[in-house]
Amino acid sequence: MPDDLLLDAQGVSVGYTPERGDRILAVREVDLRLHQGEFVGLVGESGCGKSTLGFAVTGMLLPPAQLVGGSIVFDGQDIASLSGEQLRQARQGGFALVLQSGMNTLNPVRTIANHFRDLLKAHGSDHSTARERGAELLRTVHLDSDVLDRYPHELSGGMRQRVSIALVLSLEPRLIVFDEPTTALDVVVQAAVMSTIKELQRTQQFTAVLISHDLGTVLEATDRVLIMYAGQIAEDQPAADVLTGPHHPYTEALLSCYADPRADVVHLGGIAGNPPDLSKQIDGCPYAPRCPLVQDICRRIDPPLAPLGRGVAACHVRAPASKELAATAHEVADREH
Ligand SMILES: Nc1ncnc2c1ncn2[C@@H]1O[C@H](COP(=O)(O)OP(=O)(O)OP(=O)(O)O)[C@@H](O)[C@H]1O
Repeated sequence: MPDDLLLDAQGVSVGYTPERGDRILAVREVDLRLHQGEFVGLVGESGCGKSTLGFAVTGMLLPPAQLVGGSIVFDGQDIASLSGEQLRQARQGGFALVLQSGMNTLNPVRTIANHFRDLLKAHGSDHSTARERGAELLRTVHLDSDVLDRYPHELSGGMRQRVSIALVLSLEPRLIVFDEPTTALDVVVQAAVMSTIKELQRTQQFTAVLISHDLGTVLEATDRVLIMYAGQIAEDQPAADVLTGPHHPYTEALLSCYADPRADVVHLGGIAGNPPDLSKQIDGCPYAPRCPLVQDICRRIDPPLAPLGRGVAACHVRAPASKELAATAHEVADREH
């Protein structure tokens, strides 16, 4: 692994096998490489597999989810091969964690000080100084240390989310996946919590992934944005480029769903149709049935990610390399029949 490569996930596929019904292939052969200190956004419509991918690359998948393909190497260690206990140990002081909405994850009958103690104890860390450590971490998320003696219900939503972030930081992870960390908060509190997350990432230099439906928030906070569609990465570009020149038609459609509140006239787009059923086989580009640029080839062959702009995109129409590759594959298929 090159020095600054922290996570190297290749060909990751994750399935959910329900007791009844077909298996849902929620993540489909995704490659994800994260470098030290990078802040990456993961955006896409509800159900496209963002959270599942976040859980997979942090070794936190729980049944009925199952890693059905690919490899996940974190700092040189293959995490798919670790047992539950080994994963728990690896998580302390270096591994990765998913932080979801803290609103519901705190225990209502434990004080915040006890949350710090319980977490450090559960991960085999020295918990005798949990109170001091908790106070210090609360300060980094801009909370007063008197919060330690309060119960979750005595705190506002924004304060609870700040406590959750401080708890995650107590394990000193090198990768944090923030899964919709501000969704349940009002917009003013959302902005304040996001600003704290950005500040912490910048000052502490951990690697971060921000999962969100909200492309605007992601573009503002992150360095690189991955656009996910139907369990795959449709586009991967520097955040600065997504706004000025998206390449994938799906990214363009997502951008059209956001309005600039300062604009004189606001035209809000939408995306007609629905994403494909992930329990079925998908032939061709998964976005083809909704794509305004669709061509014959798109319905036949799933486009690979190909260089486009300063990143990559999976589009036969926009990425000439991908188009050539797909055309060649198509000719070969024709000759064989
Ligand atoms: N426990 C589960 N059992 C069966 N299917 C599941 C389960 N969890 C998720 N799925 C399915 O996996 C797919 C991906 O879900 P996932 O939650 O990863 O998407 P997401 O992009 O994070 O969505 P959202 O933004 O709504 O959280 C969806 O089709 C979902 O219905």
